[in-house]
Amino acid sequence: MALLQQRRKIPSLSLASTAVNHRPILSLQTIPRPAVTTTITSSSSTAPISASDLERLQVLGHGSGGTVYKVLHKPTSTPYALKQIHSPAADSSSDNNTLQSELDILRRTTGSPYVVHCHAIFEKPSGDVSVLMEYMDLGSLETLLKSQGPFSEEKLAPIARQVLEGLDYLHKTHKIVHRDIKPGNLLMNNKKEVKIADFGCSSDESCSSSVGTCAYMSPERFDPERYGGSHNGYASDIWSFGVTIMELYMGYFPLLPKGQRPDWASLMCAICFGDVPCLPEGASEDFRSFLECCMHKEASKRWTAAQLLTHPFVCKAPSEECKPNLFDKKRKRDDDGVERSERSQKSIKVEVC
Ligand SMILES: Nc1ncnc2c1ncn2[C@@H]1O[C@H](COP(=O)(O)OP(=O)(O)OP(=O)(O)O)[C@@H](O)[C@H]1O
Repeated sequence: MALLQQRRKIPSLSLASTAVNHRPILSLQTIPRPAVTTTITSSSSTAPISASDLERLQVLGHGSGGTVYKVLHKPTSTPYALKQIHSPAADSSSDNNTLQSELDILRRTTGSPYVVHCHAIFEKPSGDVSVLMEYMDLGSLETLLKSQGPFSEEKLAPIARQVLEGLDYLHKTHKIVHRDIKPGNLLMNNKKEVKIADFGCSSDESCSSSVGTCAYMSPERFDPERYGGSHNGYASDIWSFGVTIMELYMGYFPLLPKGQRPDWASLMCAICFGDVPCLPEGASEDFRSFLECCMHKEASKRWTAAQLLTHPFVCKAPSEECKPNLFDKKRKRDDDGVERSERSQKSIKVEVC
């Protein structure tokens, strides 16, 4: 097993709630010395924002890449989130490349309402980098799960739809694999908008990498030979998305018994050798079918974000615009000649309780 052999390279084993800080420490020594401010333009941001106009209000959270503050743009009284990325002295060109790749992705992905908008990037001569983002006032879905308890299907359907819209945008428009989809990286605001954040593990599709939070990694990222050969990272994002949605519904990480502390071995066994977990009684058939389409162990059998957007579970989400529901229409045949919708319905009986 390729990933078994690389066990020590896996940066983070834990669940969102106990995430371990294993992302590579970023070295910014090769960043150009002059102060640079990149203002990311969009229809919503007109005037450039100066770092000196920002007042720090409070810490929103700490991640492995840095600390996020709530800040106030004094001239407009607009709150923003400012992520300050650590810049330790130790030099590493690969870590610097990781940071530059994250910044590049932030600059490119401003065209979707389902990805947290980056307004500006401030790069100081010292090497410190700050990223000014839109402020998502309800915080992450991880925080909301802790404070409000599990989400109902009715609440999850529009959440799932928005995350899929974001993934579809990243995958199709930019060929970007997020690699760290989990409740802590999905942010919500008081308009019930949900957006994908944190591109610290992301890369283009062709880059093979074992970064990300281990608990949400797909079987083929642990064991490519057994679960899909040279897998594409898009399908891995879909697996992580499925685990995330299931966790938000069940209230705990669904691949381990409730309360079990995750360690690398138990996670690896559960993800690679365990059955795909069952939803409890009371879950609708649409929801079961939806999660089953996300959580095929075999990467090639997982639906894409675009296909999942046509699934009745998200299409029936109230007051949401929906793409044409292709679920009942004749679908493209897969390699094995079984239509996805047929196979999905069949395997509900076999694989899902
Ligand atoms: N745009 C934002 N608006 C509001 N809160 C935010 C925003 N961005 C991040 N946060 C908060 O700050 C916390 C830290 O975010 P950050 O992206 O640095 O790390 P993380 O995703 O939680 O962890 P890791 O980087 O280890 O995956 C988040 O969990 C979230 O609660």
